[in-house]
Amino acid sequence: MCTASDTSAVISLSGVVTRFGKNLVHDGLNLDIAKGEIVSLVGGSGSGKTTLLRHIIGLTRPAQGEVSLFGEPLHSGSMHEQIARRRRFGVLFQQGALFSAFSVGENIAFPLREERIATDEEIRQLVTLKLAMVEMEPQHALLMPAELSGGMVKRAALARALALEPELLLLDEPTAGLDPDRSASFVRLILSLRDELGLTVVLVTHDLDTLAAMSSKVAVLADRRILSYASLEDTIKVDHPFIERFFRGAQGRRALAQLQGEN
Ligand SMILES: Nc1ncnc2c1ncn2[C@@H]1O[C@H](COP(=O)(O)OP(=O)(O)OP(=O)(O)O)[C@@H](O)[C@H]1O
Repeated sequence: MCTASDTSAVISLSGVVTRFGKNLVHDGLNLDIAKGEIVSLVGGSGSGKTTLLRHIIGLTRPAQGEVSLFGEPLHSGSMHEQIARRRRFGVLFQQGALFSAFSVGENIAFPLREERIATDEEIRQLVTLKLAMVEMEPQHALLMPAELSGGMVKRAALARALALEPELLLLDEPTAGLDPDRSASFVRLILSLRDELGLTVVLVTHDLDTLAAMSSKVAVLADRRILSYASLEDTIKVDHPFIERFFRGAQGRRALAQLQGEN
Protein backbone atom coordinates (compact mmCIF):
# COMPACT_ATOMS: atom_id res chain seq x y z
CA MET A 1 0.00 0.00 0.00
CA CYS A 2 1.32 3.46 -0.84
CA THR A 3 0.73 6.10 1.85
CA ALA A 4 1.88 9.69 2.29
CA SER A 5 4.65 8.44 4.57
CA ASP A 6 6.16 6.15 1.88
CA THR A 7 8.60 8.88 0.88
CA SER A 8 12.19 9.65 1.69
CA ALA A 9 11.05 12.34 4.14
CA VAL A 10 12.67 12.11 7.58
CA ILE A 11 9.86 14.27 8.97
CA SER A 12 6.42 14.46 7.44
CA LEU A 13 3.68 16.66 8.88
CA SER A 14 0.33 16.40 7.21
CA GLY A 15 -2.81 18.39 7.97
CA VAL A 16 -1.64 19.28 11.49
CA VAL A 17 -4.20 21.17 13.56
CA THR A 18 -3.29 22.36 17.08
CA ARG A 19 -5.59 24.10 19.52
CA PHE A 20 -5.12 25.29 23.09
CA GLY A 21 -8.67 26.11 24.16
CA LYS A 22 -9.83 28.76 21.72
CA ASN A 23 -6.30 29.47 20.53
CA LEU A 24 -5.92 27.85 17.10
CA VAL A 25 -2.15 27.58 16.62
CA HIS A 26 -1.74 25.32 13.55
CA ASP A 27 -4.50 24.94 10.99
CA GLY A 28 -3.84 22.23 8.40
CA LEU A 29 -0.06 22.56 8.46
CA ASN A 30 1.99 20.45 6.00
CA LEU A 31 5.77 20.00 5.82
CA ASP A 32 8.09 17.29 4.47
CA ILE A 33 11.77 17.41 5.38
CA ALA A 34 14.21 15.23 3.45
CA LYS A 35 17.33 13.54 4.83
CA GLY A 36 20.42 15.72 5.18
CA GLU A 37 18.60 19.05 5.20
CA ILE A 38 19.40 21.70 7.80
CA VAL A 39 16.09 23.46 8.23
CA SER A 40 15.58 26.70 10.13
CA LEU A 41 12.03 27.05 11.38
CA VAL A 42 11.13 30.72 11.79
CA GLY A 43 7.93 32.53 12.68
CA GLY A 44 6.63 35.29 14.92
CA SER A 45 6.51 34.95 18.69
CA GLY A 46 3.69 32.57 19.62
CA SER A 47 3.30 31.28 16.05
CA GLY A 48 3.76 27.70 17.28
CA LYS A 49 7.37 26.77 16.48
CA THR A 50 8.20 25.12 19.80
CA THR A 51 4.83 23.39 19.81
CA LEU A 52 5.63 21.98 16.37
CA LEU A 53 8.97 20.61 17.64
CA ARG A 54 7.11 19.06 20.56
CA HIS A 55 4.71 17.36 18.12
CA ILE A 56 7.64 16.06 16.08
CA ILE A 57 9.23 14.37 19.09
CA GLY A 58 5.90 13.08 20.37
CA LEU A 59 5.76 15.16 23.57
CA THR A 60 2.38 16.49 22.44
CA ARG A 61 -0.13 15.31 19.83
CA PRO A 62 -1.96 17.55 17.40
CA ALA A 63 -5.76 17.66 17.55
CA GLN A 64 -5.82 16.52 13.91
CA GLY A 65 -3.36 15.48 11.26
CA GLU A 66 -0.43 13.12 11.12
CA VAL A 67 3.20 13.33 12.19
CA SER A 68 5.54 10.75 10.65
CA LEU A 69 9.20 10.18 11.40
CA PHE A 70 11.46 8.09 9.17
CA GLY A 71 8.45 7.14 7.06
CA GLU A 72 6.31 5.81 9.93
CA PRO A 73 3.46 7.48 11.81
CA LEU A 74 4.91 8.66 15.13
CA HIS A 75 2.63 6.72 17.43
CA SER A 76 2.40 3.57 15.31
CA GLY A 77 3.83 0.18 16.18
CA SER A 78 4.51 -1.68 19.39
CA MET A 79 6.07 -0.02 22.44
CA HIS A 80 9.38 -1.61 21.41
CA GLU A 81 9.13 -0.05 17.92
CA GLN A 82 8.25 3.35 19.38
CA ILE A 83 11.26 3.23 21.71
CA ALA A 84 13.47 2.22 18.77
CA ARG A 85 12.17 5.25 16.82
CA ARG A 86 12.82 7.49 19.83
CA ARG A 87 16.50 6.48 19.74
CA ARG A 88 16.85 7.81 16.21
CA PHE A 89 16.58 11.48 17.14
CA GLY A 90 18.36 13.81 19.56
CA VAL A 91 16.91 16.95 21.06
CA LEU A 92 18.52 20.13 22.34
CA PHE A 93 15.89 22.31 23.94
CA GLN A 94 16.45 25.74 25.42
CA GLN A 95 15.28 24.90 28.90
CA GLY A 96 16.46 21.92 30.84
CA ALA A 97 19.55 21.52 28.71
CA LEU A 98 21.43 19.58 31.41
CA PHE A 99 20.54 17.93 34.72
CA SER A 100 22.11 20.36 37.23
CA ALA A 101 22.73 17.71 39.90
CA PHE A 102 24.74 15.51 37.50
CA SER A 103 28.26 16.11 36.20
CA VAL A 104 28.77 16.66 32.47
CA GLY A 105 29.89 13.04 32.10
CA GLU A 106 26.85 11.71 33.96
CA ASN A 107 24.59 13.87 31.80
CA ILE A 108 26.05 12.44 28.61
CA ALA A 109 26.00 8.91 30.04
CA PHE A 110 22.33 9.20 31.00
CA PRO A 111 20.74 8.12 27.68
CA LEU A 112 23.37 5.40 27.29
CA ARG A 113 22.60 3.98 30.75
CA GLU A 114 18.88 4.05 30.01
CA GLU A 115 19.53 1.78 27.02
CA ARG A 116 21.35 -0.76 29.23
CA ILE A 117 23.44 -1.94 26.31
CA ALA A 118 26.91 -0.75 27.31
CA THR A 119 29.20 -1.62 30.22
CA ASP A 120 30.51 1.10 32.56
CA GLU A 121 33.87 1.08 30.79
CA GLU A 122 32.20 1.35 27.35
CA ILE A 123 30.07 4.21 28.63
CA ARG A 124 33.18 6.04 29.89
CA GLN A 125 34.79 5.67 26.47
CA LEU A 126 31.62 6.80 24.71
CA VAL A 127 31.38 9.89 26.95
CA THR A 128 34.97 10.83 26.02
CA LEU A 129 34.17 10.28 22.34
CA LYS A 130 31.02 12.42 22.48
CA LEU A 131 32.92 15.18 24.31
CA ALA A 132 35.57 15.11 21.56
CA MET A 133 32.84 15.42 18.92
CA VAL A 134 31.75 18.71 20.48
CA GLU A 135 35.35 19.84 20.94
CA MET A 136 35.47 19.35 24.72
CA GLU A 137 38.26 17.67 26.72
CA PRO A 138 37.90 14.35 28.62
CA GLN A 139 38.41 16.13 31.96
CA HIS A 140 35.34 18.30 31.29
CA ALA A 141 33.28 15.19 32.11
CA LEU A 142 33.97 15.86 35.80
CA LEU A 143 32.61 19.41 35.81
CA MET A 144 29.15 20.28 37.08
CA PRO A 145 26.81 22.26 34.75
CA ALA A 146 27.05 25.34 37.06
CA GLU A 147 30.81 25.45 36.39
CA LEU A 148 30.41 25.71 32.60
CA SER A 149 30.24 28.78 30.36
CA GLY A 150 27.08 29.26 28.26
CA GLY A 151 28.82 27.89 25.17
CA MET A 152 30.07 24.83 27.04
CA VAL A 153 26.55 24.11 28.37
CA LYS A 154 25.30 24.05 24.76
CA ARG A 155 28.16 21.80 23.69
CA ALA A 156 27.67 19.41 26.59
CA ALA A 157 23.91 19.28 25.92
CA LEU A 158 24.68 18.61 22.27
CA ALA A 159 27.01 15.79 23.30
CA ARG A 160 24.15 14.28 25.29
CA ALA A 161 21.76 14.70 22.34
CA LEU A 162 24.34 12.87 20.18
CA ALA A 163 24.86 10.06 22.70
CA LEU A 164 22.70 7.53 20.86
CA GLU A 165 24.01 8.53 17.40
CA PRO A 166 20.78 10.06 16.14
CA GLU A 167 19.87 10.52 12.49
CA LEU A 168 17.80 13.58 13.29
CA LEU A 169 18.67 16.49 15.56
CA LEU A 170 16.10 19.02 16.79
CA LEU A 171 17.45 22.25 18.25
CA ASP A 172 15.41 25.00 19.91
CA GLU A 173 17.31 28.32 19.80
CA PRO A 174 20.74 26.64 19.94
CA THR A 175 22.70 29.91 19.81
CA ALA A 176 20.46 32.04 22.06
CA GLY A 177 22.60 33.71 24.71
CA LEU A 178 25.90 32.99 22.93
CA ASP A 179 28.19 35.77 21.74
CA PRO A 180 28.85 35.95 17.96
CA ASP A 181 32.13 33.99 18.16
CA ARG A 182 30.58 31.18 20.17
CA SER A 183 27.52 31.14 17.88
CA ALA A 184 29.78 30.88 14.83
CA SER A 185 31.72 28.01 16.36
CA PHE A 186 28.47 26.22 17.30
CA VAL A 187 27.34 26.58 13.67
CA ARG A 188 30.66 25.12 12.42
CA LEU A 189 30.22 22.22 14.81
CA ILE A 190 26.70 21.41 13.59
CA LEU A 191 27.79 21.66 9.95
CA SER A 192 30.72 19.30 10.51
CA LEU A 193 28.47 16.83 12.35
CA ARG A 194 26.01 16.96 9.47
CA ASP A 195 28.87 16.20 7.05
CA GLU A 196 30.36 13.44 9.22
CA LEU A 197 27.18 11.75 10.40
CA GLY A 198 24.72 12.65 7.62
CA LEU A 199 22.40 14.23 10.18
CA THR A 200 19.14 15.93 9.35
CA VAL A 201 18.77 19.03 11.53
CA VAL A 202 15.74 21.16 12.36
CA LEU A 203 16.34 24.28 14.41
CA VAL A 204 14.12 27.03 15.72
CA THR A 205 16.06 30.27 15.65
CA HIS A 206 15.62 34.03 15.80
CA ASP A 207 19.30 34.49 15.03
CA LEU A 208 19.66 35.48 11.39
CA ASP A 209 23.42 35.05 11.33
CA THR A 210 23.00 31.42 12.42
CA LEU A 211 20.17 30.90 10.00
CA ALA A 212 22.10 32.35 7.06
CA ALA A 213 25.25 30.41 7.91
CA MET A 214 23.77 26.95 8.20
CA SER A 215 20.31 26.49 6.67
CA SER A 216 19.84 24.48 3.51
CA LYS A 217 16.13 25.39 3.75
CA VAL A 218 14.01 27.84 5.69
CA ALA A 219 10.50 26.92 6.84
CA VAL A 220 8.37 29.98 7.59
CA LEU A 221 5.50 29.41 10.03
CA ALA A 222 2.92 32.15 9.55
CA ASP A 223 -0.86 32.32 9.37
CA ARG A 224 -0.95 28.96 11.22
CA ARG A 225 0.74 27.09 8.35
CA ILE A 226 4.08 26.62 6.65
CA LEU A 227 3.84 29.66 4.43
CA SER A 228 7.08 28.91 2.60
CA TYR A 229 9.66 26.10 2.56
CA ALA A 230 12.59 27.04 0.37
CA SER A 231 16.22 28.16 0.24
CA LEU A 232 16.99 31.42 2.01
CA GLU A 233 17.41 33.17 -1.34
CA ASP A 234 13.92 32.12 -2.43
CA THR A 235 12.37 32.67 1.00
CA ILE A 236 13.25 36.37 1.03
CA LYS A 237 11.45 36.85 -2.29
CA VAL A 238 8.12 35.78 -0.76
CA ASP A 239 5.80 38.72 -0.30
CA HIS A 240 4.49 38.52 3.28
CA PRO A 241 4.60 40.99 6.18
CA PHE A 242 6.42 38.54 8.49
CA ILE A 243 9.14 37.87 5.88
CA GLU A 244 9.46 41.59 5.24
CA ARG A 245 9.98 42.30 8.96
CA PHE A 246 12.15 39.29 9.74
CA PHE A 247 14.51 39.24 6.76
CA ARG A 248 14.57 42.77 5.50
CA GLY A 249 15.21 44.56 8.81
CA ALA A 250 18.72 45.73 9.70
CA GLN A 251 19.93 42.39 11.09
CA GLY A 252 18.45 40.52 8.13
CA ARG A 253 20.17 42.74 5.59
CA ARG A 254 23.51 42.32 7.38
CA ALA A 255 23.20 38.52 7.56
CA LEU A 256 22.22 38.31 3.90
CA ALA A 257 25.06 40.61 2.83
CA GLN A 258 27.50 38.37 4.74
CA LEU A 259 26.05 35.29 3.07
CA GLN A 260 26.34 36.85 -0.39
CA GLY A 261 29.92 37.86 0.40
CA GLU A 262 30.79 34.23 1.17
CA ASN A 263 29.32 32.87 -2.08
N1 LIG B 1 0.75 23.98 27.03
C1 LIG B 1 0.13 25.05 26.53
N2 LIG B 1 -1.07 25.43 26.97
C2 LIG B 1 -1.71 26.48 26.47
N3 LIG B 1 -1.23 27.26 25.47
C3 LIG B 1 -0.03 26.92 24.97
C4 LIG B 1 0.71 25.81 25.47
N4 LIG B 1 1.88 25.72 24.78
C5 LIG B 1 1.86 26.73 23.88
N5 LIG B 1 0.72 27.45 24.00
C6 LIG B 1 0.34 28.60 23.17
O1 LIG B 1 0.51 28.21 21.81
C7 LIG B 1 1.03 29.27 21.05
C8 LIG B 1 2.32 28.82 20.38
O2 LIG B 1 3.31 28.67 21.36
P1 LIG B 1 4.82 28.26 21.00
O3 LIG B 1 5.60 28.27 22.26
O4 LIG B 1 4.79 27.03 20.19
O5 LIG B 1 5.24 29.49 20.07
P2 LIG B 1 6.67 29.89 19.49
O6 LIG B 1 6.48 30.18 18.05
O7 LIG B 1 7.67 28.84 19.85
O8 LIG B 1 6.94 31.25 20.28
P3 LIG B 1 8.30 31.99 20.73
O9 LIG B 1 9.04 32.35 19.48
O10 LIG B 1 7.80 33.21 21.45
O11 LIG B 1 9.07 31.04 21.63
C9 LIG B 1 1.18 30.45 22.00
O12 LIG B 1 0.02 31.26 21.87
C10 LIG B 1 1.23 29.80 23.35
O13 LIG B 1 0.73 30.67 24.34
